Amino acid sequence: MTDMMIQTNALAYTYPGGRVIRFPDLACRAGETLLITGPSGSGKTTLLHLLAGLIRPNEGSVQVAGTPLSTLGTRKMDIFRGKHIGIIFQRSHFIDALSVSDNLTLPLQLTGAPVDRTRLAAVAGDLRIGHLLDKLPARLSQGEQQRASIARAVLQSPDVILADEPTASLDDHNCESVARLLSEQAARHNAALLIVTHDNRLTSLYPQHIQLT
Ligand SMILES: Nc1ncnc2c1ncn2[C@@H]1O[C@H](COP(=O)(O)OP(=O)(O)OP(=O)(O)O)[C@@H](O)[C@H]1O
Repeated sequence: MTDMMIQTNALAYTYPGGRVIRFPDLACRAGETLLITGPSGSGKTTLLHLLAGLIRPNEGSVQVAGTPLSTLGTRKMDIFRGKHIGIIFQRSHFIDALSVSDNLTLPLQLTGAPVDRTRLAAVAGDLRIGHLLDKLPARLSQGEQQRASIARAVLQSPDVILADEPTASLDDHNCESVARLLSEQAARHNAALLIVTHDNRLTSLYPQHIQLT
């Protein structure tokens, strides 16, 4: 039994008509945070999508909680992602017409997993959005939306939390608070936390760091 939650081996990806993007190997254990930085266009978002199994590599492999993602077909990948991987996208992608609560539980409902209302309330309380669950997402401040994105990502107690530029649009105070909330949530769920960022404020907070070129 290993506590290695995610690792990659010789990953490469090519967009149609594009150059081959090669990624350094990475590994992250339960309870650890790994920062992935690199200049614009270096492939940070692409790497995050590979780690989440949203796109498939042309070469190399990704293993999450002991499972090589290449062994999962599309439907199984969706179910696996719902159970094991929490994603905080750069933009929240909330559905405007649904309440915050329905937005948070939508990923569970799509994969047929039961919704645990007690857990939803606990996670929302943790992230200080408990009083906002019945509101529409557009009524939330940016900081509140960011916390709601984190709540959505951790609702299933994932093994791996992937965050794409979670602090880019936040002021210093909110940046630190979101970083703290992410770390707290990762620790609480004993998850590996991977943050893709070009936010220099984060590099001083997290010692483990991989740079794309
Ligand atoms: N859908 C796509 N089709 C073709 N090329 C793409 C596509 N998405 C990204 N690319 C190219 O792949 C490379 C990596 O893009 P990616 O978005 O992963 O970089 P990034 O490091 O996240 O950049 P940024 O910091 O600007 O968000 C870039 O050269 C980009 O132009």
